[in-house]
Amino acid sequence: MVSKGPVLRLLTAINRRRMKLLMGLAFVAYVASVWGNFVNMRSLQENGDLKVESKIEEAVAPLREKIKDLEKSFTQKYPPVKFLSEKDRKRILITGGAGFVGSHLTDKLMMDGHEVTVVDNFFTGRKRNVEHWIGHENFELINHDVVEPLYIEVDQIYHLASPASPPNYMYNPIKTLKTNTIGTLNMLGLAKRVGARLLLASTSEVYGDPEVHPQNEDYWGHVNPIGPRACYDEGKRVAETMCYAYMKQEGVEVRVARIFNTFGPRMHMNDGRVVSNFILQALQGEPLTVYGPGTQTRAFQYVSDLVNGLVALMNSNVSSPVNLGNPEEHTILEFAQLIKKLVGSGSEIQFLSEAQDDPQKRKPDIRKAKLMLGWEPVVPLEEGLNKAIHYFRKELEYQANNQYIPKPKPARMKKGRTRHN
Ligand SMILES: O=c1ccn([C@@H]2O[C@H](COP(=O)(O)OP(=O)(O)O[C@H]3OC[C@@H](O)[C@H](O)[C@H]3O)[C@@H](O)[C@H]2O)c(=O)[nH]1
Repeated sequence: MVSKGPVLRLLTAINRRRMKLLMGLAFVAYVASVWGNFVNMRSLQENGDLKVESKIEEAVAPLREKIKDLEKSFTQKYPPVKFLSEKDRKRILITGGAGFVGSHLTDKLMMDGHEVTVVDNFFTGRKRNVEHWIGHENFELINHDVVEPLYIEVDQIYHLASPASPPNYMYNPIKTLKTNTIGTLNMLGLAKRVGARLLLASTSEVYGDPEVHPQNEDYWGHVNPIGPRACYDEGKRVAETMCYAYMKQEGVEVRVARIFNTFGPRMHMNDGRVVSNFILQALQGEPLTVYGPGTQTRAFQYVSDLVNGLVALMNSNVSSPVNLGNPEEHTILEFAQLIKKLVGSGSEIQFLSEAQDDPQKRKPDIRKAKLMLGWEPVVPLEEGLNKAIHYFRKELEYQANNQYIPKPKPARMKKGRTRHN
């Protein structure tokens, strides 16, 4: 047996220590490389994760918005409505309640806390105008033509049903006459049966092409009974006559509002009245069509002013006719220029032939409404026009998305057979 000498033992001890050191270093290098790879992979993974996450976020964001909208539509389904006690809450019928003025009146009466029944045949009215109330416990929408009788229990009737724009009421003059005569008789009959108060939406057109300026309620008017506007003018005149016959003979409580030119959101794109025509033409860069030389005058009120006036009149004790309008008078040419300016449009102004029997001057005398109702318009013309311009801009976008852009309708009488009779 060979025994290890002291030198050999020393060398072995040194080698062992070196080995240990080497192994220690190798271990540290291994740990460092594993850590390095780990860190590297993590940052690669994080980068990838971030990309994937941002892609997912991109896809999900619109869905999230949709869910929010849906949640909102469930939680805030209806505009806020006041609570009215049984004693103060009225059952109110609005004929033509899905139309331009009718739908704004519906909004006001609903928000005031009343029970509102809208009756409309959707000739010029649209479900869209009142869809935000559908399903509300205080609201009812009935597809019905006032030319047929109606049997419901109500306390007040706002009788607005009738086409109001010249191209619309001239489209089917017989239907316009039936609506304003038979329709009004039916509503007065209903008012008599259930003891309701009826407000007739009459018009400044009862003054015809006036020879008195401005027009006050005592003026009897200057109407051509056989002209193209007669179906509306005379229809409304006889509707007023019917109201006072029912008042005198049957004791029905009546209110008569003579409504002057009114404009605002929810006018139909195809309405054909001057405000919607000019705004749509200006927005689309088309010529603004002025009928005649544009020297005829009108005074325009914003729809919210009219609605306040209608409600004030209904709840007053004034049974004689009351003018509701804004007395700020302009020529139609001035009006075209103002709309062009407000829209910022480069449209030309085009002069077309004059419309037959077009009233040359119109401006309401509203002293009676001020005195008896404490009412007067408060919305300045430009402010109202800007709201209407905003509305029509949105409507054009909406129609463009639906691939349909109606052209403003000219005020010409339609010949031949029509759909509504
Ligand atoms: O594109 C158009 C449209 C109309 N006009 C003119 O602008 C004036 C106003 O015409 P509108 O069609 O808006 O309304 P009108 O004043 O003739 O009738 C209105 O009167 C009061 C309401 O009861 C009714 O809403 C409606 O009958 C008229 O002189 C008409 O000839 C144009 O110059 N260009």
